[in-house]
Amino acid sequence: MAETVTSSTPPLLASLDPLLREWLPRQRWFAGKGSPVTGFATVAETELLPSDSRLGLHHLLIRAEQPPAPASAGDCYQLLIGTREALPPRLAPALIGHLTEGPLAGRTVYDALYDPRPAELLLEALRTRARIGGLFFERAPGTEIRDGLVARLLTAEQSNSSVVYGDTFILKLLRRVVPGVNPDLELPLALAREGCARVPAPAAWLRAELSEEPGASYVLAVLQPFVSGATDGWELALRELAKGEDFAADARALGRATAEVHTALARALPTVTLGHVQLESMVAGMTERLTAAAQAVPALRPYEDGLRSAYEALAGLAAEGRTWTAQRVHGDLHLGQCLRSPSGEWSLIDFEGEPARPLAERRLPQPPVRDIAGMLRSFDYAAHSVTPSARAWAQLCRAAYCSGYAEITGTDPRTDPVLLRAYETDKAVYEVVYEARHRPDWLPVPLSAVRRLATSDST
Ligand SMILES: Nc1ncnc2c1ncn2[C@@H]1O[C@H](COP(=O)(O)OP(=O)(O)O)[C@@H](O)[C@H]1O
Ligand SMILES: O=P(O)(O)O[C@H]1O[C@H](CO)[C@@H](O[C@H]2O[C@H](CO)[C@@H](O)[C@H](O)[C@H]2O)[C@H](O)[C@H]1O
Repeated sequence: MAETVTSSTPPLLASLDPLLREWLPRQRWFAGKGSPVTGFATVAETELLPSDSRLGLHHLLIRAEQPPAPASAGDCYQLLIGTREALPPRLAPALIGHLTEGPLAGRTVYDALYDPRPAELLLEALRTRARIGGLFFERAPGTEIRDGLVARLLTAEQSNSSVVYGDTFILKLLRRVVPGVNPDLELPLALAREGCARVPAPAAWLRAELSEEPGASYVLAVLQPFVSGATDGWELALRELAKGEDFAADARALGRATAEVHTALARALPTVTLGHVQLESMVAGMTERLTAAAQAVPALRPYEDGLRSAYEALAGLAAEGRTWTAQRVHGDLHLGQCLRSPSGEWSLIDFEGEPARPLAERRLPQPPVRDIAGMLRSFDYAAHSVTPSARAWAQLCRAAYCSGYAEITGTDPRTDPVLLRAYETDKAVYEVVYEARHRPDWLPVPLSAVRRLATSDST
């Protein structure tokens, strides 16, 4: 691939339209579940390998039309589309369909991230700092990327898609993209500048600048060092639960790791004091989310008043003059976002925040307890997914995690129970909606927490 080339814009999307309408809603990372896709609008179409070659490759940014929203207001998705005469059997899971019309009639279309060759082209473009049309492949100063690394797609359930190269790098290709500064790149870069080793430092990234949207920049993918041989906290916790063993030592280490990341973020980026006015708007946000969630998930309705009392208690403290410090946080911290290396070191990943929330909201400074609440909810999830009676296990983790956090920051989150309950409630409400939408079988897990939180027994 040349360093700088001008893209042609072949009208691939027109012939793909009927195939994508059927394929896109079936993808785990598709955010618009529950409403049909009736069409698409092209945001950008970039040819990476010519369509008439053995392997054609197109990068697409498309908006999905989901009535009543028109395509122009739809979510924007990133696709890497391959075309071939026929798919080899190993690529069968990547099949999108067969083109029957247009200049490419007869060719097979597939999700090219499954295919090592196109995935390796992306790495090569990052390595050589290529620019192709509006796509900018950028590499961090001083970072070396060896050529010839072999690509494999991760098949785990994800909100995005990730490709591992050798055992050296992992590229996360964001699926639903929005213009603006993406915290999944912004925060790890800021942490790397602070010398915080708890987060793999971005090695390279892909950005798009579109002539149709002057000034707007989309972060499309981020390359990081791969923590080889790592196990995520969720898997480890389930393993310990299955063996009937506690997870306290790891939970304590995780508390320390979280505190180190928070401390570095507070040094790297602005912090603010939240007083009465800011708290009021924060509590209003929590209340609105609760109202919307109860509207969407009827099982939440009996607990609505009880949950609202958690927010009212927080507003009450603010009215008495209490203030809190807010800073940039992870925003969606749970056990699955924590990786333990074979040497026992914890890393935190995935700083995107809750994907469904608007970008501007995800980048607001927040009390660090927001992340702590996320992890506490995660211990509860792990315990509940093995047996609803494993609460003692979750409580041990909870205590150990908070103590570990206090060892680094000097402040134990449990000393601010009203704030903690409000954030745990907000998280549990988010989880109720998330599970209702994505994994209805899991709904009882956050609902059991909702029952406790509604009666102020947050432990
Ligand atoms: N630096 C890394 N080293 C090793 N594995 C990683 C790394 N980053 C991510 N992973 C693996 O990829 C998975 C998905 O990454 P994540 O950033 O959480 O993506 P998503 O936003 O799609 O959920 C993680 O659960 C983890 O297993
Ligand atoms: O990792 P993502 O950014 O995709 O986060 C989303 O999916 C998570 C599930 O995969 C979801 O997390 C919830 O389930 C976890 C167990 O699978 C549990 O550990 C978490 O505590 C619970 O919130 C997350 O909320 C969602 O944003």
